[in-house]
Amino acid sequence: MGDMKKVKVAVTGAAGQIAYSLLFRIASGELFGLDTKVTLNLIEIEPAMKALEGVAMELDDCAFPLLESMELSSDLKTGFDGINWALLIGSVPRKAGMERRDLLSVNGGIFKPQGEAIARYAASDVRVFVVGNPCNTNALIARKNADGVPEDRFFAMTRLDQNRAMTQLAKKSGVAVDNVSNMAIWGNHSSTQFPDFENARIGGEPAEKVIGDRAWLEGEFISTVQKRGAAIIDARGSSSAASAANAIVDSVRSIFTPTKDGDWVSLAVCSKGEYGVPEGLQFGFPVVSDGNSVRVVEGLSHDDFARQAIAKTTEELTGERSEVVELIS
Ligand SMILES: NC(=O)C1=CN([C@@H]2O[C@H](COP(=O)(O)OP(=O)(O)OC[C@H]3O[C@@H](n4cnc5c(N)ncnc54)[C@H](O)[C@@H]3O)[C@@H](O)[C@H]2O)C=CC1
Ligand SMILES: O=C([O-])CC(=O)C(=O)O
Repeated sequence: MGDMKKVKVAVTGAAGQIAYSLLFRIASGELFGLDTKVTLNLIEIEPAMKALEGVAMELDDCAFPLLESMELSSDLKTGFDGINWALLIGSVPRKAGMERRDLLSVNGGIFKPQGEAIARYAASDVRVFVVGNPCNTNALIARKNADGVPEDRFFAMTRLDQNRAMTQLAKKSGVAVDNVSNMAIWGNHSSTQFPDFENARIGGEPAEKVIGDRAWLEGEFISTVQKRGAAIIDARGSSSAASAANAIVDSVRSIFTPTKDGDWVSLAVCSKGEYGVPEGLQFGFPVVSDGNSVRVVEGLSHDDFARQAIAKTTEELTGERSEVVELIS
């Protein structure tokens, strides 16, 4: 066991429902691999510390060989001390009838102090993955307040949308989901996102050709993916948790694992102006990883329909950014 690696991971919202599905998968080795010992820094707000102790007791009771230690805290200095990854989940989820953007004023204030604390206390290789909604703009707030941490270390989650879209295409075409590839989610993790069926592939062929029903792709497909979070809230009475945790595992692995040749994954990253998206927006793009860093896939084509859809989600993110100017300047 001499050459075991080590990783120190902070998780905020650690007593919440997503974390309850996620932490056990991290501690078992599923996220970082069976050659990596994990330290978990579990961060919660004071009123949830007792519940968090219960979660930690359950983690103890799993006797996970790879879980080296846990630190429970409501203090950001302790929570982010020396961490290599920050998984920022903690925030308030939306209720029926709300858009994710309605959470901006409630949740925006959480991410400024967290960005500052990450810059001060985290390890120099820290990467920050934001899940708490509205996740794109929360990631922007954290990034803008994390002086000295390179902007390409910040990510927001559009992977759940990618996974949802892949399953819809697989079901419609009657194939197993692993035949679907090249599924890009453009823009915001919101009801304006554009699940890009034009560049998606099924069994290596253009999805549009395989499905042969452009009206379904433009209509029901897109709206099912855009509104899936709301449909889950409606059915379950609370927002997606296990599927969100699963998408966190997929996303984080996709950042440090080289992407399969010819494919890409969806992540919201800091725009450098690719595809005309304003620089600095935290924008959902198709990306590839070399195992160390990710870059946006360039050169994909879009017809007028796609261009309009991308313009709409860009406009929404630009609007969200202007709502939080006081937190990012
Ligand atoms: N990006 C995505 O695809 C998805 C994002 N989400 C978002 O993830 C967030 C968490 O969802 P759930 O776990 O279901 O909510 P939850 O309410 O079950 O848990 C959130 C936890 O965060 C804690 N918290 C609140 N403020 C905090 C702070 N400042 N520091 C640390 N912890 C804090 C709360 O005490 C609570 O335990 C929500 O904003 C939800 O909308 C959910 C699903 C998918
Ligand atoms: O819809 C919500 O509020 C939770 C979420 O982000 C999702 O399920 O995609």
